[in-house]
Amino acid sequence: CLFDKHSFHDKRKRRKERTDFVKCNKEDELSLFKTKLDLHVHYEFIINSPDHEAAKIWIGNLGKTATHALVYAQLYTPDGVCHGLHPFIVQVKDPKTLLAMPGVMVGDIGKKLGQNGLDNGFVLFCDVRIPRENLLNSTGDITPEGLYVTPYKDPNKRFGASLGALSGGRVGITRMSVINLKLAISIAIRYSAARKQFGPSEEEEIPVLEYQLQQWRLIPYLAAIFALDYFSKSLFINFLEFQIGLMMKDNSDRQAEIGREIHALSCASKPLSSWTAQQAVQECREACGGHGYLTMNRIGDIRNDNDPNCTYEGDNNVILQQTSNYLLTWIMLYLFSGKSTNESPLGSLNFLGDFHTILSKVFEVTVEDECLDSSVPLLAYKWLVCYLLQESYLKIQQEKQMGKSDFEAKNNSQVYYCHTLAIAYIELTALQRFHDFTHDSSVPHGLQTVLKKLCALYGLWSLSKHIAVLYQGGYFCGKKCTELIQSSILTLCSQLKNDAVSLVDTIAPSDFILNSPIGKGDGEIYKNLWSAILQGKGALERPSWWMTFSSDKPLVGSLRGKL
Ligand SMILES: CCCCCCCCCCCCCCCC(=O)SCCNC(=O)CCNC(=O)[C@H](O)C(C)(C)COP(=O)(O)OP(=O)(O)OC[C@H]1O[C@@H](n2cnc3c(N)ncnc32)[C@H](O)[C@@H]1OP(=O)(O)O
Ligand SMILES: Cc1cc2nc3c(=O)[nH]c(=O)nc-3n(C[C@H](O)[C@H](O)[C@H](O)COP(=O)(O)OP(=O)(O)OC[C@H]3O[C@@H](n4cnc5c(N)ncnc54)[C@H](O)[C@@H]3O)c2cc1C
Repeated sequence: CLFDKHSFHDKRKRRKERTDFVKCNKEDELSLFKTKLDLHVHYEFIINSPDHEAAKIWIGNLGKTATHALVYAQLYTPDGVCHGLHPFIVQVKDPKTLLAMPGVMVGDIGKKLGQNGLDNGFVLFCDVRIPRENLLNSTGDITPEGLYVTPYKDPNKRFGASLGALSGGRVGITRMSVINLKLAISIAIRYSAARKQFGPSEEEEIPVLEYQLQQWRLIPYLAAIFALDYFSKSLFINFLEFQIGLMMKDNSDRQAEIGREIHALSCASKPLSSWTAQQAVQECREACGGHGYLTMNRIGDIRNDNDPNCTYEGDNNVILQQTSNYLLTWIMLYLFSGKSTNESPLGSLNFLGDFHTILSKVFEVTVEDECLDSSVPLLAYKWLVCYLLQESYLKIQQEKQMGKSDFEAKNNSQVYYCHTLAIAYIELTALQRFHDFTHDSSVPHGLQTVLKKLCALYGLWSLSKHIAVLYQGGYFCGKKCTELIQSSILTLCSQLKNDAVSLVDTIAPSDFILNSPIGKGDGEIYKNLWSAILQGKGALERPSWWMTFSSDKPLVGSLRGKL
């Protein structure tokens, strides 16, 4: 599918010259897709890209395989009015020959850091005609008489609905990243349980997973797998509910609200999940020592394949701003305008009804035993989100009072404010859902103990990255608070250590799919590695250049210039 990002630019230009995207795109990829779709008297659209800077690149499958593209482009009617971004189906290649259609210049952009099983392409159009019916018309249409019609009164709402398709991708990527997390952690924990290094005595060596440091580096990511796996599945179900509403043509306010909440959640769940996987994969690479760097053990591939999850379907840092915008709208609508708070359809904002009460709370835990339950980080997260929401709002107001435009005020309030707010909100939502699940009586008792520990560890470990803000806002006071969080994390890591391999066995794919000698389920790391090394192509052969290297070596000085 192909997105016309220039349409975002045009929209931004129309809306008070917000030009950050224009700058970025001009500097980087050939992404200014200045395509225009004019309505012709024969009820066709004509599609054009004025110059090479207008080429749209990166489109998945387009380079070699795809014959049709979904093009998001500006829709112009014959009266010269631009109706904004709309999706059109455009044939780009002949399905029988795979040659480009007349007027279409299409090709492959070349090798990438990963995901090379997919041919990302570029495309330019020159007077390409497409029938009127190729406009996907759920948010706006052209009548046979050439008039533009849309069920949306507010063009912004139509734009938002048109972008709604991106939420599905972001929900999908949230799950794809969890899968990468599972792959990497399965390899690293199985390896760490089998790899022995050093020991308490000369005679005895112990598995590296016995070391507190190795546990602290890996087991929180194991906990993150269970939390994010549950959360991403629940988000997918929310998304399905939303899609069913769309298919049933549900025009209710609730349906629109679900769309907005899913947009806010998915714009932060993709960053949370892809960044967690990115950091975990690197930690796993190092946790496997030198063998983690051997291509056959797969961690490098997982790292490269996960990496674009942070970028496509919207760069993580950019789309997090959509989430904080959503939260800031809430604070303006319901808190400072004095309207009574309402509940959000998916429940992620419900706690904000107690905004003021939550903000008046402080950390009250005094002993470690109390701290080993996920309700402790959950309470702290609620406070954290309320605090960051209040501070982000005040920061933006302060910027405006200093004479900054809306555009500048928002940009200058990202670091330490809106950006952290969006991350804290999604961590809270993921934790809340996993907490509710692990504390539900329907979960078998035998599983509940270990699941509750995983949930508490995920919550405390995630929260530990926000300790500075907890002190800054007065939720924490004195060194005891941090000591309790830290010692609880270590206790939970140590308690979960003996279950780690069994937990991995429940989430790892088959050995054939994992395809990593040091990550195989039998734990025979050296046997498997040895066998894979010996089967390596040419492992025991001498090199083709052996003669030059050993016997036909040039004599010292023989290569000196003769002149
Ligand atoms: C589960 C299914 C399985 C599928 C399984 C898939 C697997 C997954 C495979 C992955 C494979 C990857 C393949 C890579 C494929 C590409 O990468 S495709 C290219 C994707 N491109 C992007 O994501 C571009 C990212 N950029 C953007 O989305 C826009 O620039 C931004 C970030 C929304 C900002 O635009 P802007 O002009 O500043 O718009 P803004 O004023 O913020 O928004 C306008 C209004 O629309 C609303 N809005 C914007 N987006 C939305 C939305 N999505 N929903 C609702 N409302 C929205 C805003 O909230 C705002 O509303 P109001 O506040 O005005 O009420
Ligand atoms: C493997 C892969 C597959 C892809 N497939 C497709 C596809 O099928 N279809 C398609 O249309 N596109 C596709 N893309 C493109 C992808 O959607 C874009 O790369 C992505 O949306 C980011 O946009 P950009 O590259 O223009 O980055 P830019 O927007 O140029 O970002 C560059 C940097 O600037 C920062 N930045 C930008 N704006 C702001 C801001 N307002 N505030 C703060 N910082 C900012 C970003 O954080 C980022 O670090 C693909 C990309 C990849 C890597």
